Amino acid sequence: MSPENCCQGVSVDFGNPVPGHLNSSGCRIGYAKGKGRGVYASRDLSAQSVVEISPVLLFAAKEYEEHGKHTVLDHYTFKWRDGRMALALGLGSLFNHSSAPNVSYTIDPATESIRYTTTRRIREGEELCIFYGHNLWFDPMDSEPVNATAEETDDGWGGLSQLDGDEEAEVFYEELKHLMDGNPDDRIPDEQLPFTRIKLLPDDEEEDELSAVHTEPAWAVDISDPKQTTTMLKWLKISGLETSSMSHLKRIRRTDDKMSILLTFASSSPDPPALPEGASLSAPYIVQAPRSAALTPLSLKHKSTFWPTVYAPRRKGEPEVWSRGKVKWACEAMREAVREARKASEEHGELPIASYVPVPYDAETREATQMLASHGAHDTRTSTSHPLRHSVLNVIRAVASYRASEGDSSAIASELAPPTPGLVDLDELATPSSSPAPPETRQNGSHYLLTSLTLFTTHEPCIMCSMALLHSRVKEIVYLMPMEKTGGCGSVTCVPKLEGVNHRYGVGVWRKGRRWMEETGIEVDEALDA
Ligand SMILES: C[S@@+](CC[C@H](N)C(=O)[O-])C[C@H]1O[C@@H](n2cnc3c(N)ncnc32)[C@H](O)[C@@H]1O
Repeated sequence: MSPENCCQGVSVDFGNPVPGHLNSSGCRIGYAKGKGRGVYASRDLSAQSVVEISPVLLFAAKEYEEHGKHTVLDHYTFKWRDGRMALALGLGSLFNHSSAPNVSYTIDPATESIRYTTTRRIREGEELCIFYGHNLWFDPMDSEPVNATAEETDDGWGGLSQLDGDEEAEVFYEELKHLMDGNPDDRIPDEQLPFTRIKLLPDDEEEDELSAVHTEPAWAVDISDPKQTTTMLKWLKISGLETSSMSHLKRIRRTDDKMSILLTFASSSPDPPALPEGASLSAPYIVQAPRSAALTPLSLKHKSTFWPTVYAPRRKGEPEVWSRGKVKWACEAMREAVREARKASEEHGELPIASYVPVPYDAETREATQMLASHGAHDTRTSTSHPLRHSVLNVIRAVASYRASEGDSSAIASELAPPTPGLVDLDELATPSSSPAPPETRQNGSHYLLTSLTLFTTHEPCIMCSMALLHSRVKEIVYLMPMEKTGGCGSVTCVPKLEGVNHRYGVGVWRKGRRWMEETGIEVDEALDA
């Protein structure tokens, strides 16, 4: 009898009776050959579906040691966080083990329960398995593949709906072929790029508004004797008051009746700065100084009414022109990120989120960065039980280690090692996709940042990762899927656009990202921090 045969009260598989189950989230109990009972999908389930919340029964460690351990319970119990032993009620105890699980679980001590969530799309009839760990007390058997039914083989769509995720990813890649085929030096207009760019700086018109001038308090001092100006400027250079954040401001302000010198921003020196001994100067006072250079002549006029400002007509962050060759490079990099995300979920039971930093497209950047190997990393929160192992942080760490190392691959591996040995496969955490460069071409420890590099990622980074990207000094990122409830690069907020940040990185959003994501089965719960 096939596993599909299931009546209302009792289902019978391979001759063994198993109880029916009223679980409305798409699970049924079935008989898993060689494993006893197991949990099966009673319909197609999408990735990130919560399929079961099981309350647990807790046993004191002593009680378990003396009694439970010597009974059949020993096949079902596991260690709770506080040292007690737990038995999952409901379906929880019936999930069998797989080394490539399709369900992950989280323990909720507050409600003494366990929540089971699918890590990828699951077809009707497929067994739902969790990962028990590396020390098994039985000889594990792998899940049997789901057989295609007659209807599945002819879907009326030329088989398109039956493509597995890899093939579907290829279909989307193929759709981009028209952009990639041709002279690699052709210039591709912005509106034809496979992604749209988020505007980080205000429009020229906005910049021209007086009300758009952002200022912050700064210390200034009046100079009564113009002869003191040169001495004061020399002193300022060695005083430690000058910072790079003042580079868009002139030091001296001349008005009809006096001359003043800008000392420093009040954020760097909350108290009035000490002045050189013997100088006959008045006490420092606060002025409002513009936060950025003037981009237009009108804005120069507005900003200079506060404090003389530098005119920088070439807009910082002005989008660069992309060639056809570079577009192909981006499509390939995004395809790698998608592949890594699918691998994460299908082979490792992790969330299907991944990031990829390719070798730079142009020769000058490759030369300058000595970044000669691409790096990919997926989310490893599940296997490490570590809340910060997001794919973006993992890949930043991988690239930083690569660039900081002196060609010693073991240094990279040890930097990436999780706190508890054995929890993460290092090869999976960060996989250089091309063979390591010879030692003489590897970086020398000074370039551990992601300066000048582009990072491709499947999901919009959360606010924490968006901030980490800022610290990493990455040049730009491109993501497939906006995360409307959690994203820090355009959805909830846009970290590189915030006032006062000391680095801005470009942000691109893939035009057909959502479709690509859904078809390849790497969508995640919209409330998740990616
Ligand atoms: C928590 S129970 C799972 C439900 C169990 N199959 C049942 O019928 O009650 C754990 C037991 O299931 C069996 N089991 C789980 N995963 C297995 C696998 N991959 N291969 C073989 N046996 C498995 C082992 O006997 C193990 O002790």
